[in-house]
Amino acid sequence: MSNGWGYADHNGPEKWCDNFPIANGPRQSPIDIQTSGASYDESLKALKLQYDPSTSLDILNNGHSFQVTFADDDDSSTLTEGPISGKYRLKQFHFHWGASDDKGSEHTVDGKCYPAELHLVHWNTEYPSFGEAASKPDGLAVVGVFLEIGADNPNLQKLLDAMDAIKCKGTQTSFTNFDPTILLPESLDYWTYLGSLTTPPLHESVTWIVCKQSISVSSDQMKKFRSLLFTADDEEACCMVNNYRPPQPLKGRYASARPP
Ligand SMILES: NS(=O)(=O)c1ccc(C(=O)NCCc2c[nH]cn2)cc1
Ligand SMILES: [Zn+2]
Repeated sequence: MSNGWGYADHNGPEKWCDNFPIANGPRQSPIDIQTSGASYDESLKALKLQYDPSTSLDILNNGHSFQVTFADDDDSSTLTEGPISGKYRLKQFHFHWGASDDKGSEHTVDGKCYPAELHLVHWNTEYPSFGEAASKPDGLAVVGVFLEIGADNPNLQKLLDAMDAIKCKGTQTSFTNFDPTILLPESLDYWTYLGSLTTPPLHESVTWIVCKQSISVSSDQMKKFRSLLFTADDEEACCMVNNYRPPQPLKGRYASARPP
């Protein structure tokens, strides 16, 4: 059943518009963040991320990435302040990465790619559920964090150790007591712009919050990401790599940032 979307030539980003015409919409993500074009916005506040590790539930290979899912039936893990108004609840986080260290991020900064990018996905509690919020213009807020090749990052180790249990599409395992705060960079300075989901259904419902500072990952740790499979255990194995959408047309948009 390869008629679903993916990242191969026959079902990848260049083909998504066939089933999801919004792919050519006015506020698609990711984008290339042109730092010289970014504007300072006095009204932007510092990000406030408050996560409760007891809300982490499990880790899943969904055939596109791996994601850690959180209990979102109360306000235990939230994003407030920053560029958003109101309160958004953490639903899940996941990553995008390349087949080699020279690519893999979705957003780029002045044309620079990173080997991977973390996305922490939050939904606006103005709406009754994630599913409801996912298609509203102010429904979601995703915090993006770039991973840069450097020293081994011990804060990734629990994720890497769980990967052996979720090698194939559709596998999942318990992943409790994990605090995603340890994945955040020291500085929460950010760029923000209005965009979309970077995978189908590509809803234009995301306030993007991209951290200026990256976190480290070693080349060896990246090899572990690449040991995951896009495919189920009864299919011909295909390594989970290059699960990123390239930057999309700005169509008059620009990122903004808090004044220094
Ligand atoms: N890469 S990303 O932009 O952070 C991103 C984040 C979340 C999703 C997602 O949740 N897709 C399912 C959408 C849906 C609609 N109704 C119920 N689920 C996709 C991409
Ligand atoms: Zn993502």
